[in-house]
Amino acid sequence: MLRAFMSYYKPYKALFAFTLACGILAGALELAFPLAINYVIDNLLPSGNWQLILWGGIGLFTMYILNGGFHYVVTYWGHKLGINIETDMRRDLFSHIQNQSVQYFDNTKTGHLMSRLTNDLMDIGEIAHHGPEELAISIMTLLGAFGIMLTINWKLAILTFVLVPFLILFTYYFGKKMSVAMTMLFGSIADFNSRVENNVTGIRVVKAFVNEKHEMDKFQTNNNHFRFSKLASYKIMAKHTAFSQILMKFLLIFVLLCGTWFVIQGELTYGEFVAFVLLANVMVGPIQKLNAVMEMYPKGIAGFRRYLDLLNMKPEQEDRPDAIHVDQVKGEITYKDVVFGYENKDKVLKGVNFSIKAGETVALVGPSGAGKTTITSLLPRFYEVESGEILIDQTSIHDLTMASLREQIGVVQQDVFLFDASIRENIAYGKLGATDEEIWKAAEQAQMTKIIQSLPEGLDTLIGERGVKLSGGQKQRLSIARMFLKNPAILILDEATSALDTETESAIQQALAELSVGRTTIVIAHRLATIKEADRIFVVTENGIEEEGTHQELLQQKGTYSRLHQAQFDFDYAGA
Ligand SMILES: Nc1ncnc2c1ncn2[C@@H]1O[C@H](COP(=O)(O)OP(=O)(O)OP(=O)(O)O)[C@@H](O)[C@H]1O
Repeated sequence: MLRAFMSYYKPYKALFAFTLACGILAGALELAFPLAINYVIDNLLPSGNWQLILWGGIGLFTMYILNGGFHYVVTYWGHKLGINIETDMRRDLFSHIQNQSVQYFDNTKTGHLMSRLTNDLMDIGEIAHHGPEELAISIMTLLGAFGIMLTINWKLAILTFVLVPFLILFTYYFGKKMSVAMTMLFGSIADFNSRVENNVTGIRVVKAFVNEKHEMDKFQTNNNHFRFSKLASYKIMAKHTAFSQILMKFLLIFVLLCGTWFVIQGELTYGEFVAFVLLANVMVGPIQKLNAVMEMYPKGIAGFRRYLDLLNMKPEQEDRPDAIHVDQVKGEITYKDVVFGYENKDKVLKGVNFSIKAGETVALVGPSGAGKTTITSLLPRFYEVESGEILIDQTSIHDLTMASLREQIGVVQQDVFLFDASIRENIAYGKLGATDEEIWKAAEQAQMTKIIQSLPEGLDTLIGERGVKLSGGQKQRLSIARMFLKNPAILILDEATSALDTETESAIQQALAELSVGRTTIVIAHRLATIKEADRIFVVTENGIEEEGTHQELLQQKGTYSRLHQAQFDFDYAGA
C-alpha cells in the first residue's frame, strides 16, 4: 500500500524536495532559537553590552522572518503537492471505473461510486502533504532537540526524552482505533449518498406514490447511522486530544521541575535552564504534528485502502493483446451456439444460432423475458458470452478491440438516456466535435428541426437531467439524430417507438427507416405492426430462435408468430 502511495510522488519529485528542504530549514531555525536565548542569557546579559543585545534581537527577528517564509512555502506548496496527488488519484480512479464492465455497474450503487471518487479521497491530499514531509521534519526536529539537550546536560536530556516514546505509542494506539472508526464512517457516507441519489432520481415515483414519509424514514435511518459513526470518531478524537494535552503538559512540568533541581545542584546555568525549557517547548511542536499526522493518517488511509480495493479490481473485460482495430465493417452478423446467463444464474440464452446479412433488417419478437434485449447486448460486448461465438464479417468480436467494435454499433432504446446539457451537446455526443452544420443535418434527418427552432434558445437549450424537459418523442428524435451523426454500420433499435402516440410513432418510424438504410439493423418490437416490413423476423422464445421468416411466411407457418399476431390483432380490435 505504501509503495502504491509513494508512486504518486514521482511526477512531483522536485516540488516534494523543495517543500521538504524548506521544512527542514524551518525546523532548524526553531532549534536555533533556544540556543540563541541561552547565549544571550549566559554571555551577553552578564556583559551588559546593550548594543550587542540589540544586534542579537535583530538577528533573531531576521531568523523569524526567514522562518515565516519557509512556513509559507511548506503550507502553500506542500498543500499544492497534496492536492496534485489527490487529483491524480481521482483521475486514475475515474478512468478505472469507466473501464469496468456493464455487469459491474449492474451490481454497484451509484452513490457508493460517487463516495469513492469524492469523500474517500478528500483526506488523501492532506496525508500526501503532511504525511512523509511532516513525519521527516518532526523526527528531525525531535532528534535535533534531543541532540542539543544532550550537549547541554545529558542527564536531563535523557530524563526528558524517556517520556517521548510513550507519547508516540499512545498516539499510535488511538490511530488504530480511529482507522476502524473512519472505515465505518466512509461506509455510512457511501450508503447515505446512495440513498440521496436514489431518492432524487426517483423523485417522480416517490411523489406519485405519496411515499415521501417512507423515504424520509429510510433517509433518517441512514442519517442516524452516519451520525453514530461520526460521533464514534469524535469520541476517539476527543480522548486523544485530552490525553495528549495532559501528557504534553506533564512533559513540560517534568522538565521544569527536574531543571530547577539541576540548577539548585549547580549542574545547569540559568541560560541553559531557559534553553532546556524552550527546547522542551520546541519538542512539543513536532510531537503535536506527529499526533496530527497520526490522527489524519487513519482517515486518509481508510479512504486510500478503499481506493486501492477498487483500483486493484481488474476490469472483467479487456482487449486481447492481439485484438485488431476495425475502421469500417460491412455488418454481417453471426451468432453460433451462444449461451449466456446473468451472473451465473439460470441461462437466458441456451444456444442461439442465426446469421444476418450485411444491410439486412431483422426483427426480434417473442414473449417478454425471452432474451431479445440480452441477444443484442452481447453484440457490443456489454456482457460476455459464456460459450459459443459471435462474429461480425466472419471475425469473432473478441478479436476486435472493444472501442472499434462499439464504434460500429449504434443502439437506440426506448428509455433514452440524455445528458444534463444542451441539445447541441447531446446530439454531438454521436460525433464529438461535430460542426453546427452537421448537427443541423442530423436534426433534420431525425425530423427534429422544427422542434429545435421552436425553442427560445435553439440548439443551446438545456434539457435538464436525463432530458427531463423534453417529451418522450423529442427525446427519441434526439437520440436518433445522435445516431445519424455516429453513423454506425450496425443498428440496434430496442423497442424504440413503443411508448409513443401513433402520430409521433409514425414520424419516428420514418426517421428510423431512413436511419437504417444501408445498415444492418436489428429491431426489437412488441408491436408487430411496426416490423411487418422487416427482411426477416426471428421469433425468440426460451428455446432460442424458434421461427424465422418474413411476416407472410411466418403467418403461413401458423406457429408462435401467427399466434402472437392474432392475439395482438384481437387486442387492437377489442380496443378499437
Ligand atoms: N442486467 C441484468 N441482470 C440480471 N438479469 C437480467 C438483466 N437484464 C435482464 N435480465 C434477465 O434476463 C432475462 C431476459 O431479459 P431480456 O431483457 O433480454 O428479455 P426481453 O425478451 O428483451 O424482454 P422484454 O420483451 O420484456 O423487454 C429476464 O429474465 C431478465 O430478468
